[in-house]
Amino acid sequence: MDAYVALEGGHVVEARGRVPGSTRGELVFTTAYTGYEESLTDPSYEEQVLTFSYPLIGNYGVREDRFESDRVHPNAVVARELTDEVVEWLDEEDTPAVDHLDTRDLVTDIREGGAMKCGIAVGEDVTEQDALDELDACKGMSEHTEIGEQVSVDEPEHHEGAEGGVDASVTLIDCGAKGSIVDSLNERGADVDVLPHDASVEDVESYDTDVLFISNGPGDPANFEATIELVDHFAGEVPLAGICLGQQIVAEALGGTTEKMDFGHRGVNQPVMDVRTNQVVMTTQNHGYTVDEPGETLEVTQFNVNDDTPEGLDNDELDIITRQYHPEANPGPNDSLDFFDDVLAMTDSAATQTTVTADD
Ligand SMILES: NC(=O)CC[C@H](N)C(=O)O
Repeated sequence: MDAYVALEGGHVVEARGRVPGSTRGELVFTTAYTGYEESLTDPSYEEQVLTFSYPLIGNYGVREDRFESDRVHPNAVVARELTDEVVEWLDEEDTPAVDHLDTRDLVTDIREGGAMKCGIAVGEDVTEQDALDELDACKGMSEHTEIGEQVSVDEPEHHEGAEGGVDASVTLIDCGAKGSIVDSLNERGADVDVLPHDASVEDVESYDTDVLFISNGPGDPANFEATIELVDHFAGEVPLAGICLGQQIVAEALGGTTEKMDFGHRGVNQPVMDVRTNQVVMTTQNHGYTVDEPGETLEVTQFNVNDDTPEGLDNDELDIITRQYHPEANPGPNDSLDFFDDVLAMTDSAATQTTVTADD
Protein backbone atom coordinates (compact mmCIF):
# COMPACT_ATOMS: atom_id res chain seq x y z
CA MET A 1 0.00 0.00 0.00
CA ASP A 2 1.33 3.46 -0.87
CA ALA A 3 1.46 6.15 1.76
CA TYR A 4 2.37 9.83 1.81
CA VAL A 5 2.63 12.28 4.68
CA ALA A 6 2.55 15.95 3.57
CA LEU A 7 4.05 18.35 6.09
CA GLU A 8 3.22 22.03 6.53
CA GLY A 9 5.42 23.84 3.99
CA GLY A 10 4.79 21.20 1.34
CA HIS A 11 7.52 18.59 2.00
CA VAL A 12 6.09 15.09 1.37
CA VAL A 13 7.46 11.98 3.09
CA GLU A 14 6.90 8.52 1.63
CA ALA A 15 6.01 5.65 3.95
CA ARG A 16 4.56 2.14 4.01
CA GLY A 17 0.76 2.10 4.20
CA ARG A 18 -0.67 -0.10 6.97
CA VAL A 19 -4.27 1.11 7.31
CA PRO A 20 -5.84 2.83 4.28
CA GLY A 21 -7.58 6.20 4.30
CA SER A 22 -6.96 9.90 3.83
CA THR A 23 -6.98 12.35 6.68
CA ARG A 24 -5.30 15.37 8.24
CA GLY A 25 -4.48 16.82 11.62
CA GLU A 26 -1.87 18.51 13.77
CA LEU A 27 1.30 16.41 13.62
CA VAL A 28 2.70 15.80 17.11
CA PHE A 29 5.03 13.25 18.70
CA THR A 30 5.18 11.36 21.95
CA THR A 31 8.39 9.96 23.36
CA ALA A 32 6.55 7.37 25.48
CA TYR A 33 8.08 3.93 24.95
CA THR A 34 5.11 2.00 26.33
CA GLY A 35 1.45 2.81 26.75
CA TYR A 36 0.38 2.97 23.11
CA GLU A 37 -3.10 1.63 23.95
CA GLU A 38 -3.62 4.34 26.57
CA SER A 39 -2.22 7.12 24.33
CA LEU A 40 -4.24 6.10 21.30
CA THR A 41 -7.48 6.13 23.32
CA ASP A 42 -6.68 9.43 25.11
CA PRO A 43 -9.33 11.95 23.93
CA SER A 44 -6.77 14.78 24.16
CA TYR A 45 -5.29 13.52 20.85
CA GLU A 46 -8.52 14.35 18.97
CA GLU A 47 -7.79 16.07 15.61
CA GLN A 48 -4.08 15.25 15.86
CA VAL A 49 -1.81 12.83 14.01
CA LEU A 50 0.27 10.96 16.55
CA THR A 51 3.88 10.04 15.79
CA PHE A 52 5.60 7.61 18.14
CA SER A 53 9.31 8.36 18.44
CA TYR A 54 9.88 4.93 20.04
CA PRO A 55 10.66 2.66 17.09
CA LEU A 56 8.49 -0.41 17.78
CA ILE A 57 4.84 0.01 18.68
CA GLY A 58 2.58 -2.93 19.52
CA ASN A 59 5.02 -5.48 20.93
CA TYR A 60 2.79 -6.49 23.86
CA GLY A 61 -0.52 -6.64 21.99
CA VAL A 62 -3.78 -4.77 22.43
CA ARG A 63 -5.93 -5.15 25.54
CA GLU A 64 -9.20 -3.30 26.03
CA ASP A 65 -8.82 -2.97 29.78
CA ARG A 66 -5.97 -0.56 29.13
CA PHE A 67 -8.11 1.79 27.00
CA GLU A 68 -8.74 5.30 28.33
CA SER A 69 -11.97 5.77 26.33
CA ASP A 70 -14.12 3.76 23.95
CA ARG A 71 -12.33 4.68 20.72
CA VAL A 72 -9.07 5.72 19.08
CA HIS A 73 -8.75 9.52 19.00
CA PRO A 74 -5.82 10.58 16.78
CA ASN A 75 -6.88 10.96 13.13
CA ALA A 76 -3.86 8.89 12.03
CA VAL A 77 -0.87 7.06 13.48
CA VAL A 78 2.79 7.24 12.42
CA ALA A 79 5.56 4.96 13.70
CA ARG A 80 8.82 3.42 12.58
CA GLU A 81 7.32 -0.08 12.89
CA LEU A 82 3.79 -1.09 13.86
CA THR A 83 3.00 -4.69 14.77
CA ASP A 84 0.22 -6.53 12.92
CA GLU A 85 -1.89 -6.64 16.06
CA VAL A 86 -1.91 -2.84 16.43
CA VAL A 87 -2.57 -2.48 12.70
CA GLU A 88 -5.59 -4.81 12.99
CA TRP A 89 -6.97 -2.69 15.82
CA LEU A 90 -6.41 0.58 13.94
CA ASP A 91 -8.05 -0.98 10.89
CA GLU A 92 -11.15 -1.86 12.93
CA GLU A 93 -11.15 1.74 14.14
CA ASP A 94 -10.76 3.16 10.60
CA THR A 95 -7.66 5.06 11.68
CA PRO A 96 -5.13 5.43 8.83
CA ALA A 97 -1.65 4.26 9.83
CA VAL A 98 1.80 4.34 8.25
CA ASP A 99 5.24 3.00 9.16
CA HIS A 100 8.68 2.34 7.62
CA LEU A 101 9.59 6.02 7.49
CA ASP A 102 12.38 7.77 9.37
CA THR A 103 10.57 8.97 12.47
CA ARG A 104 13.85 10.44 13.79
CA ASP A 105 13.74 12.89 10.89
CA LEU A 106 10.09 13.63 11.41
CA VAL A 107 10.52 14.27 15.13
CA THR A 108 13.49 16.54 14.41
CA ASP A 109 11.31 18.49 11.96
CA ILE A 110 8.59 18.88 14.59
CA ARG A 111 11.10 19.93 17.26
CA GLU A 112 12.55 22.54 14.91
CA GLY A 113 9.40 23.70 13.14
CA GLY A 114 6.89 23.12 15.95
CA ALA A 115 3.77 20.97 15.88
CA MET A 116 2.49 21.43 12.33
CA LYS A 117 -0.44 20.72 10.06
CA CYS A 118 -0.18 17.56 7.99
CA GLY A 119 -2.10 15.59 5.39
CA ILE A 120 -1.95 11.81 5.00
CA ALA A 121 -3.00 9.58 2.10
CA VAL A 122 -2.77 5.77 2.34
CA GLY A 123 -4.06 3.25 -0.20
CA GLU A 124 -3.39 1.29 -3.40
CA ASP A 125 -3.68 4.24 -5.78
CA VAL A 126 -2.99 7.31 -3.69
CA THR A 127 -0.59 10.03 -4.83
CA GLU A 128 1.51 12.73 -3.20
CA GLN A 129 -1.13 15.19 -4.39
CA ASP A 130 -3.81 13.41 -2.31
CA ALA A 131 -1.72 14.03 0.81
CA LEU A 132 -1.14 17.66 -0.23
CA ASP A 133 -4.90 18.13 -0.73
CA GLU A 134 -5.50 16.86 2.81
CA LEU A 135 -2.84 19.27 4.07
CA ASP A 136 -4.61 22.16 2.30
CA ALA A 137 -7.83 21.33 4.10
CA CYS A 138 -6.15 20.97 7.53
CA LYS A 139 -7.27 23.44 10.21
CA GLY A 140 -5.10 24.74 13.06
CA MET A 141 -5.96 23.34 16.52
CA SER A 142 -7.53 26.58 17.76
CA GLU A 143 -9.89 26.59 14.75
CA HIS A 144 -11.60 23.45 16.06
CA THR A 145 -14.08 25.51 18.03
CA GLU A 146 -16.56 22.64 18.61
CA ILE A 147 -13.96 20.09 19.69
CA GLY A 148 -15.55 19.68 23.14
CA GLU A 149 -18.67 18.33 21.42
CA GLN A 150 -16.60 15.59 19.72
CA VAL A 151 -15.23 14.10 22.93
CA SER A 152 -17.61 14.88 25.80
CA VAL A 153 -20.44 12.68 27.13
CA ASP A 154 -23.88 13.70 25.80
CA GLU A 155 -25.71 12.83 29.00
CA PRO A 156 -24.56 12.80 32.63
CA GLU A 157 -23.05 9.57 33.97
CA HIS A 158 -22.74 8.36 37.55
CA HIS A 159 -19.73 6.31 38.73
CA GLU A 160 -19.99 4.93 42.25
CA GLY A 161 -16.99 5.14 44.58
CA ALA A 162 -15.50 2.09 46.32
CA GLU A 163 -16.85 1.12 49.75
CA GLY A 164 -14.96 2.34 52.75
CA GLY A 165 -13.04 5.23 51.17
CA VAL A 166 -13.54 8.98 51.25
CA ASP A 167 -17.23 9.91 51.43
CA ALA A 168 -17.27 12.61 48.75
CA SER A 169 -19.05 13.54 45.53
CA VAL A 170 -17.01 14.86 42.66
CA THR A 171 -18.63 16.59 39.71
CA LEU A 172 -16.33 16.01 36.76
CA ILE A 173 -16.77 18.28 33.74
CA ASP A 174 -15.94 16.07 30.79
CA CYS A 175 -13.91 18.01 28.24
CA GLY A 176 -12.53 14.68 26.95
CA ALA A 177 -11.73 12.91 30.21
CA LYS A 178 -9.44 9.90 30.44
CA GLY A 179 -11.12 6.94 32.16
CA SER A 180 -8.30 6.70 34.69
CA ILE A 181 -9.27 10.04 36.23
CA VAL A 182 -12.70 8.66 37.13
CA ASP A 183 -11.11 5.38 38.28
CA SER A 184 -8.56 7.18 40.49
CA LEU A 185 -11.37 9.06 42.26
CA ASN A 186 -13.67 6.01 42.52
CA GLU A 187 -10.87 3.86 43.95
CA ARG A 188 -10.47 6.38 46.78
CA GLY A 189 -14.19 6.13 47.58
CA ALA A 190 -15.48 9.25 45.82
CA ASP A 191 -18.64 9.09 43.72
CA VAL A 192 -18.14 10.80 40.38
CA ASP A 193 -20.87 12.49 38.33
CA VAL A 194 -19.60 13.13 34.83
CA LEU A 195 -21.29 16.11 33.12
CA PRO A 196 -21.01 17.35 29.52
CA HIS A 197 -18.42 20.06 28.84
CA ASP A 198 -21.15 22.67 28.33
CA ALA A 199 -22.99 21.98 31.61
CA SER A 200 -24.58 25.11 33.03
CA VAL A 201 -24.33 26.54 36.55
CA GLU A 202 -27.84 25.19 37.22
CA ASP A 203 -26.82 21.72 36.00
CA VAL A 204 -23.91 21.65 38.44
CA GLU A 205 -26.09 23.03 41.25
CA SER A 206 -28.44 20.09 40.88
CA TYR A 207 -25.63 17.79 42.10
CA ASP A 208 -24.25 17.40 45.56
CA THR A 209 -20.78 18.72 44.63
CA ASP A 210 -17.90 18.46 47.10
CA VAL A 211 -15.32 19.11 44.37
CA LEU A 212 -15.77 20.53 40.89
CA PHE A 213 -13.17 18.80 38.72
CA ILE A 214 -12.26 19.96 35.19
CA SER A 215 -10.89 17.16 33.02
CA ASN A 216 -8.17 16.95 30.42
CA GLY A 217 -9.20 17.38 26.80
CA PRO A 218 -8.15 18.29 23.27
CA GLY A 219 -7.48 21.61 21.57
CA ASP A 220 -7.31 25.20 22.66
CA PRO A 221 -8.64 25.91 26.19
CA ALA A 222 -10.13 29.19 24.91
CA ASN A 223 -12.68 27.10 22.97
CA PHE A 224 -14.21 25.77 26.21
CA GLU A 225 -16.17 28.93 27.02
CA ALA A 226 -18.97 27.27 28.99
CA THR A 227 -16.46 25.47 31.22
CA ILE A 228 -14.50 28.69 31.77
CA GLU A 229 -17.76 30.33 32.92
CA LEU A 230 -18.44 27.47 35.33
CA VAL A 231 -15.05 27.85 36.98
CA ASP A 232 -15.50 31.61 37.19
CA HIS A 233 -18.85 31.08 38.91
CA PHE A 234 -17.88 28.35 41.38
CA ALA A 235 -14.35 29.45 42.37
CA GLY A 236 -14.36 30.09 46.12
CA GLU A 237 -17.78 28.48 46.49
CA VAL A 238 -16.75 24.84 46.01
CA PRO A 239 -13.25 23.31 45.89
CA LEU A 240 -11.87 23.17 42.37
CA ALA A 241 -9.48 20.75 40.70
CA GLY A 242 -8.20 20.39 37.15
CA ILE A 243 -5.91 18.23 35.06
CA CYS A 244 -4.10 19.40 31.91
CA LEU A 245 -6.78 21.22 29.84
CA GLY A 246 -8.47 21.56 33.24
CA GLN A 247 -5.52 23.55 34.62
CA GLN A 248 -5.54 25.78 31.53
CA ILE A 249 -9.30 26.42 31.84
CA VAL A 250 -9.02 27.24 35.55
CA ALA A 251 -6.20 29.69 34.80
CA GLU A 252 -8.19 31.34 31.96
CA ALA A 253 -11.22 31.70 34.23
CA LEU A 254 -9.28 33.25 37.12
CA GLY A 255 -7.39 36.02 35.33
CA GLY A 256 -4.52 34.00 33.85
CA THR A 257 -3.55 33.47 30.23
CA THR A 258 -2.56 30.46 28.11
CA GLU A 259 -0.44 30.16 24.99
CA LYS A 260 0.48 27.57 22.38
CA MET A 261 3.86 25.88 22.86
CA ASP A 262 6.19 25.08 19.97
CA PHE A 263 5.88 21.31 20.05
CA GLY A 264 4.45 20.69 23.52
CA HIS A 265 5.19 17.96 26.03
CA ARG A 266 4.18 14.40 25.18
CA GLY A 267 5.87 11.54 26.97
CA VAL A 268 6.19 9.71 30.25
CA ASN A 269 9.39 11.14 31.73
CA GLN A 270 8.80 14.88 32.13
CA PRO A 271 10.50 16.10 35.34
CA VAL A 272 8.41 18.37 37.56
CA MET A 273 9.73 20.31 40.56
CA ASP A 274 7.46 21.03 43.52
CA VAL A 275 8.56 24.31 45.09
CA ARG A 276 6.95 23.46 48.44
CA THR A 277 8.61 20.07 48.97
CA ASN A 278 11.70 20.75 46.84
CA GLN A 279 11.21 17.35 45.22
CA VAL A 280 11.14 16.32 41.58
CA VAL A 281 8.61 13.79 40.29
CA MET A 282 8.53 12.10 36.91
CA THR A 283 5.28 12.74 35.09
CA THR A 284 3.17 11.73 32.12
CA GLN A 285 2.30 14.57 29.78
CA ASN A 286 0.32 15.28 26.66
CA HIS A 287 -0.24 18.94 25.95
CA GLY A 288 0.45 21.58 23.31
CA TYR A 289 -0.82 24.63 25.22
CA THR A 290 0.46 25.94 28.53
CA VAL A 291 -0.44 28.49 31.16
CA ASP A 292 1.55 31.62 30.38
CA GLU A 293 0.57 34.02 33.20
CA PRO A 294 -1.20 32.38 36.16
CA GLY A 295 -2.93 35.66 37.18
CA GLU A 296 -3.35 37.11 40.69
CA THR A 297 -5.45 34.30 42.18
CA LEU A 298 -3.25 31.29 41.47
CA GLU A 299 0.20 30.45 42.77
CA VAL A 300 2.62 28.35 40.70
CA THR A 301 3.57 25.52 43.07
CA GLN A 302 5.19 23.20 40.51
CA PHE A 303 7.19 23.85 37.34
CA ASN A 304 8.75 21.84 34.51
CA VAL A 305 12.47 21.33 35.08
CA ASN A 306 13.19 21.36 31.30
CA ASP A 307 11.52 24.65 30.37
CA ASP A 308 10.10 26.24 33.57
CA THR A 309 6.48 26.11 32.38
CA PRO A 310 3.85 25.97 35.17
CA GLU A 311 2.93 22.39 36.13
CA GLY A 312 0.88 22.99 39.26
CA LEU A 313 -1.34 25.89 40.37
CA ASP A 314 -2.87 26.24 43.81
CA ASN A 315 -4.91 28.60 45.92
CA ASP A 316 -5.05 27.17 49.44
CA GLU A 317 -7.66 29.61 50.72
CA LEU A 318 -10.08 29.08 47.88
CA ASP A 319 -9.36 25.32 47.73
CA ILE A 320 -8.07 25.18 44.17
CA ILE A 321 -5.51 22.66 42.96
CA THR A 322 -4.58 21.91 39.34
CA ARG A 323 -1.91 19.99 37.46
CA GLN A 324 -0.68 20.39 33.87
CA TYR A 325 0.58 16.81 33.76
CA HIS A 326 -1.41 13.59 34.23
CA PRO A 327 -1.28 12.38 37.86
CA GLU A 328 -3.49 9.42 36.88
CA ALA A 329 -0.56 8.17 34.71
CA ASN A 330 -1.75 5.48 32.25
CA PRO A 331 0.62 5.40 30.60
CA GLY A 332 3.57 6.39 32.72
CA PRO A 333 4.88 6.74 36.26
CA ASN A 334 2.68 6.69 39.36
CA ASP A 335 4.81 9.26 41.25
CA SER A 336 2.01 11.82 41.49
CA LEU A 337 -1.06 9.70 42.27
CA ASP A 338 -1.25 11.49 45.65
CA PHE A 339 -2.75 14.43 43.74
CA PHE A 340 -6.11 12.65 44.04
CA ASP A 341 -5.69 12.37 47.82
CA ASP A 342 -4.94 16.11 47.94
CA VAL A 343 -8.03 16.85 45.85
CA LEU A 344 -10.28 14.79 48.11
CA ALA A 345 -8.68 16.28 51.22
CA MET A 346 -10.21 19.61 50.18
CA THR A 347 -13.68 18.18 50.82
CA ASP A 348 -13.45 18.75 54.61
CA SER A 349 -13.10 22.47 54.22
CA ALA A 350 -15.82 22.33 51.56
CA ALA A 351 -18.49 21.94 54.22
CA THR A 352 -17.37 25.13 56.00
CA GLN A 353 -17.19 27.15 52.82
CA THR A 354 -20.64 26.10 51.60
CA THR A 355 -22.16 26.99 54.97
CA VAL A 356 -20.53 30.44 54.91
CA THR A 357 -21.98 31.08 51.45
CA ALA A 358 -25.42 29.82 52.48
CA ASP A 359 -25.50 32.09 55.57
CA ASP A 360 -24.48 35.19 53.60
N1 LIG B 1 -4.08 16.45 27.82
C1 LIG B 1 -4.71 17.59 27.76
O1 LIG B 1 -5.64 17.87 28.50
C2 LIG B 1 -4.29 18.54 26.67
C3 LIG B 1 -4.72 19.97 26.91
C4 LIG B 1 -4.70 20.84 25.67
N2 LIG B 1 -5.54 20.30 24.64
C5 LIG B 1 -3.28 21.01 25.17
O2 LIG B 1 -2.93 20.51 24.14
O3 LIG B 1 -2.52 21.66 25.84
